[in-house]
Amino acid sequence: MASKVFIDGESGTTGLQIRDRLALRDDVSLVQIDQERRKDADARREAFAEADVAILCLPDDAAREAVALAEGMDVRFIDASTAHRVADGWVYGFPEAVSGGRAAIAAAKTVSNPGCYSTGAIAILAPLIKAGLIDADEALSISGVSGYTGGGKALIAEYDDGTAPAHFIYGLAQNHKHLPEIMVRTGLTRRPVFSPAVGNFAQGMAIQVPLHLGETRDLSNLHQALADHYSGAQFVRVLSAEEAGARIVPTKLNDTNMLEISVHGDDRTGMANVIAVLDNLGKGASGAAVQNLNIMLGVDEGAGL
Ligand SMILES: NC(=O)C1=CN([C@@H]2O[C@H](COP(=O)(O)OP(=O)(O)OC[C@H]3O[C@@H](n4cnc5c(N)ncnc54)[C@H](OP(=O)(O)O)[C@@H]3O)[C@@H](O)[C@H]2O)C=CC1
Ligand SMILES: CC(=O)N[C@@H](CCC(=O)OP(=O)(O)O)C(=O)O
Repeated sequence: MASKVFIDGESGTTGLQIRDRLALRDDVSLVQIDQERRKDADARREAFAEADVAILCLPDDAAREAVALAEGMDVRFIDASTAHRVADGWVYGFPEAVSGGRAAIAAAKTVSNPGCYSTGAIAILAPLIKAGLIDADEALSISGVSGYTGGGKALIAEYDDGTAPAHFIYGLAQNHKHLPEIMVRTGLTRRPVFSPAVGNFAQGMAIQVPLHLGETRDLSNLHQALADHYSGAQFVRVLSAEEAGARIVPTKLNDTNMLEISVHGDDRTGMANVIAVLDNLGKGASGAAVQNLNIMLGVDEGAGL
């Protein structure tokens, strides 16, 4: 029998892309509510009662409200918002990066999807910290550039009506909402400096972690630690610098659930830059949610992706 999935926030940026990925599947049937009633608590409560899994594609407060509305019900949750990414009792839905992740996701009642920048940053940092090539208390900086769909309907409207700049840097007060999950899910004990930016393109992103090389690390062992960690991963590829090329293009993996990591730099100058590319709406949101759903349902992890 098909599993029943309710996408709360189905008409938003993330929700629509999840719906598209599930629409053609016959092992999943969508529980849907009338557009006009999409914020109606009774309608949503009925949908939670009917669903096996609810995927929350909502602002944080609405995601917390959704969990409260379904109190006592059997429905399992995947939350795409920031609300539960470091919350007790929630499993972090990044099976490739967090050890024990896949089994924990399969058994979980509540799974929190990673943030988009966090996905790139954690993909780079978690294996390198585990391999002892980055210290947990090292002073790090991380930067990222995202397509404007990362800001949801409100930022999309600014680009659609032409009022947004071609490129802007934000998160200037060093309080970006992804910092807590980046620290908790990698084990970093020192808060990294994080500089996100938005460019005038809809989807796609790149995250950079610049590193000084030294006695314990060089380009080769950084690459090898990442390649070993992700060996056999269906949705994460570690490229050589040559394969990645001289220009890293954030839109390269659009409309896929892939994430690519490459290590660049020069051992002679002692400088490296580790870069992750993904689609903010693919592995950074909707693709990741579908991958987590597949793991929770015990079906092929790549179904619909
Ligand atoms: N966009 C991205 O790249 C990523 C987004 N996320 C996260 O996913 C979540 C959704 O983001 P995104 O899709 O971009 O946002 P959007 O603004 O595009 O969509 C949010 C949707 O939620 C609906 N909504 C708002 N409040 C309620 C409510 N109380 N009850 C029911 N529905 C409600 C909105 O309705 P209305 O149509 O009226 O606006 C809208 O359709 C956010 O928490 C975001 O942080 C995570 C990773 C990446
Ligand atoms: C461009 C842009 O505005 N991006 C969003 C993050 C989008 C995302 O993935 O994160 P969440 O799931 O945490 O919303 C931001 O910086 O707040």
